Amino acid sequence: MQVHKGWEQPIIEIENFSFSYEEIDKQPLLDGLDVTLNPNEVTLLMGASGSGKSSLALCLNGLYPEAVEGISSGDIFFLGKHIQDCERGELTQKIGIVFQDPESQFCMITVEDELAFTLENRKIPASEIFGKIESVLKAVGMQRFIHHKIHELSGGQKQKIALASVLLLEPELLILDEPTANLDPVSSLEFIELVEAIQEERQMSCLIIEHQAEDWLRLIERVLVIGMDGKLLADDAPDRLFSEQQRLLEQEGIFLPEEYSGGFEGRKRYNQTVPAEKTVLSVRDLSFSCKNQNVLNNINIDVLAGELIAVAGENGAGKSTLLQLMAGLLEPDAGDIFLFDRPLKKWRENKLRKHMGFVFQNPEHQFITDTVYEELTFGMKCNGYTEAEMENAADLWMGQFGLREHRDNNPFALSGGQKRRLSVATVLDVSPDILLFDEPTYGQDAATTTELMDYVMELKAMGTAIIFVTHDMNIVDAADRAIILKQGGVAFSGVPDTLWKKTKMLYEARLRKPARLRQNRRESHVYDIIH
Ligand SMILES: Nc1ncnc2c1ncn2[C@@H]1O[C@H](COP(=O)(O)OP(=O)(O)OP(=O)(O)O)[C@@H](O)[C@H]1O
Ligand SMILES: Nc1ncnc2c1ncn2[C@@H]1O[C@H](COP(=O)(O)OP(=O)(O)OP(=O)(O)O)[C@@H](O)[C@H]1O
Repeated sequence: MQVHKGWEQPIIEIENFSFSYEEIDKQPLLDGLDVTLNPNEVTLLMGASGSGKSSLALCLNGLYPEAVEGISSGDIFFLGKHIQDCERGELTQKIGIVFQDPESQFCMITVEDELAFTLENRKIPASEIFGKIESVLKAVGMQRFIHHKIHELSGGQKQKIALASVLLLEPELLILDEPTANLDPVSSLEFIELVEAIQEERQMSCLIIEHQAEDWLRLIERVLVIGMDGKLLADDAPDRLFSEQQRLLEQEGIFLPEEYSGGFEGRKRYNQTVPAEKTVLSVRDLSFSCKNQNVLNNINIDVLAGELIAVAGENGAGKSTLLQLMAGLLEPDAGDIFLFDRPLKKWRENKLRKHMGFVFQNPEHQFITDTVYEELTFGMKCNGYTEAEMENAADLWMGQFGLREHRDNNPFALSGGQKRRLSVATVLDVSPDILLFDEPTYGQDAATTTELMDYVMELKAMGTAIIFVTHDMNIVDAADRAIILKQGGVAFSGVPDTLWKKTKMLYEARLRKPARLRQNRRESHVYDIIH
């Protein structure tokens, strides 16, 4: 049932709307949707990875089907006006989207220029521009980055700038597509508090696309669920949906918020094997700086065979940089990294890649071919697989990670979660000795997170050392060892159970406890973490 607020003009009316990327006669991606979004209402949009959530967002602000070879039928109205009759600029300003991949929405080089560009497009007088930029950067906690180059920011920092830029549009409808995926746990809560405050102040509508709903619960008034068949499966108040429709959500592979699911105790089951006493990778006295900024200082880590290490820490702490140094993609300023007692720089590139797999934070940085199949088999080809072996192995991966029907699609045209799964699958084939993953589980639904973790744990049981950079404290909880970076140094290295007892240190590193240990299950304010 639909939940309506009063009799005001709806912001959005979607009537019998269908959308497909291809004309061929198969099930449309979005199939006969009827939905109304009301003024000043916060709605959560859920659905399995690939169900069409981001595509719907892009249809709402008129970018699709025009910008792709898509076809649609039915109608969408914005404040009573058919979106086909709206000026493009009008829709993109009034319906502001923070994209899943923030990099895709920047046009300028520096933070200040990017934000000024948004304001100039809105014809804001030059005398007001600086003041508005300063205040929005303050709101997202990024004032000191005003003169920074965007491509030099960390993933989470980029996400905050993308939000700042969209807020400057002062939209009627704010769409946030997995906005906290790259944020550290405290920044994520702060971001949600910020959205709540802005929503209350400006009384705008928000449509939030998220796989994990728990921290948003106090804001959201309504949840929409799109099924894998493209139909609207539910449109209900959160409490009723999460208590009464659990089977439906589980069947669709959707995460239940922890207070409805009975907690994440089950995550502990992921990790049941003990690492071997054999060092695979050693980091010795490692330091690295970039453009006069000291990014990492004097890091020492030994990684054992079959060990799962989770590296966590605040946005910009140096996690991705550390991983890239470990993979030999960056050169340290000081110190050494050894793979099996041999310095990384002495390894030949092709040999090194056989022993080590690396998955980037942004999967798009990794894709080098034009189809999912070629991407999966690229490494196999280099390793001399026959065509039949490649077919078999690729089919197995595509089946395991829900990519079979995308075999011949371009990797860049996959959904966010599918891209991530493809980038992970490409390094799993050769069973290397060490796997380095930069946030492997972000953007995944419940079903694919479990599959991915189960697979990683199988590799671990066979002796592969695994290092995850992650903001997901439930994943840190499943690791043998947690390494916490703070301002470029190791603030903690030890078993997660010891880490969870260090409340002050956790907060200073902008982390929080995993769901199973939160006293207040609905701990969703930064205040709750400190107290
Ligand atoms: N530009 C495109 N061209 C062709 N197919 C596309 C394109 N963009 C997305 N798709 C396909 O449409 C489907 C839905 O993608 P979409 O990004 O809307 O899903 P989603 O629900 O947001 O997923 P996720 O939770 O993984 O981000 C996917 O199967 C994807 O492969
Ligand atoms: N190419 C670059 N040039 C200059 N500074 C950079 C560059 N790449 C990263 N940095 C800076 O180095 C610091 C560490 O960045 P890194 O990406 O390693 O952080 P992170 O811990 O992975 O962050 P996040 O959780 O946001 O992904 C950040 O302050 C970032 O601004």
